[in-house]
Amino acid sequence: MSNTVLVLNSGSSSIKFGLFDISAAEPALLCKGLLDEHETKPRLVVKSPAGEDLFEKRREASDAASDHLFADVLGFIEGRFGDHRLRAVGHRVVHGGPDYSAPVELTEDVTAKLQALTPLAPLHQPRCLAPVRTITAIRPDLTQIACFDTAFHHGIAPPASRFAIPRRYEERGIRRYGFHGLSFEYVAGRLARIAPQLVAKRTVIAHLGNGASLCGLRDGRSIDTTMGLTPLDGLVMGTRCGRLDPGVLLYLQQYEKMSVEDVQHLLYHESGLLGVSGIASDMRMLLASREAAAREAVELFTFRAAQEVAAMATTLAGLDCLVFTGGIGEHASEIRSAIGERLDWLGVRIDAAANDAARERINDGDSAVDVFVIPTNEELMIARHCAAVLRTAS
Ligand SMILES: Nc1ncnc2c1ncn2[C@@H]1O[C@H](COP(=O)(O)OP(=O)(O)O)[C@@H](O)[C@H]1O
Ligand SMILES: CC(=O)OP(=O)(O)O
Ligand SMILES: [Mg+2]
Repeated sequence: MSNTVLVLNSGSSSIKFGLFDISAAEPALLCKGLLDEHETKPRLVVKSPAGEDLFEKRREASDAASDHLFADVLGFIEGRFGDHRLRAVGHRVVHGGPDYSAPVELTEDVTAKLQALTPLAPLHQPRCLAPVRTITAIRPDLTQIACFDTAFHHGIAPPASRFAIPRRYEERGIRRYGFHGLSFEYVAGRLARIAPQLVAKRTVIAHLGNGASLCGLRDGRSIDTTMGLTPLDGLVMGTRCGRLDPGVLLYLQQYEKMSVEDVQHLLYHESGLLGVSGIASDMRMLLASREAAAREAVELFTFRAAQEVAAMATTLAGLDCLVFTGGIGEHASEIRSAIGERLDWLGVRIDAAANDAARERINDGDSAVDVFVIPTNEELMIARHCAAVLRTAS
């Protein structure tokens, strides 16, 4: 009987999952799926590794719709893969705070500590932890493991980790944590296989999805990143503002008389591509739109992404390698080329045909910088971490 791990990846715009056989050294995907809460009837879709439909279920919209869908996932797995032993559920948890720099088993106590970090990731932390409680209620015997978006960045040191506010706040944990760490860790591992000669070089990985951030790497380790204490900092995102003059927050509270909750909602849910375009947070829709405001939102996205790559090149003292990943980074060739053009002065030259075909390597022969498109796989990274935790425990 082979062992499996169910992985849940709760992002800001989607909940993805995968079931992995962890019997061999490298986890093997058995099925994958999506919990889509945005439709009028929340929907569970399960597919084979090759993308064939295996199962679909719709639920009436209600507060507990997601809970029922998680129960449906477990039910499907037990029916279809009943001859395998489900050893654990691995969760992507966005914030690990100062205490967690490695995957950890989710006891009642650990879950409560992670719940307390909600103000530092209000869009994500509750979405990451809700399935933990649902699964505990259905299967209290099942081991659950948290894998953190912050963990890969734990080694980031001052000055990159430091904010220019009084030191006493740093002592209380107010510093740059960084996110998308599971994605960066996976992509850095892939890059090391594709181009091992680049591992020691100055690399920036651009994770451009609904949330977006950059990671500067040296020797495969994160030394700087654009997100900070919270996943609001850095790049322009689907509905998040990214780097913003902190005076704007004071102005909104003092003169527009907005409450803390109003400001939080504005910055997490109403800003970014959605706020600037007034049309959509979804890059596909903006690229398809003829409206000037859509073009302007896309221009701000690429302008700011290029600015932040240049800032990251200062941390790294140069740039040898640039990698695009995430929904936008993997699929939007026009976004990659617009960012590349703005970085021409840093030696970035993207080959149009390779870029349009989304080949693995997309730089041209004259480029001083190696440029890649590497699809991320946060679910596989979580499965690897869970397999390692279970091996150590047994
Ligand atoms: N073919 C495409 N062209 C442009 N953008 C795309 C394409 N496919 C996906 N995207 C964009 O990727 C973003 C979602 O990225 P993803 O990494 O899946 O998000 P999440 O943060 O929820 O994991 C959306 O803005 C979506 O429009
Ligand atoms: C941390 C973060 O922004 O995640 P996502 O891109 O999944 O929203
Ligand atoms: Mg994501």
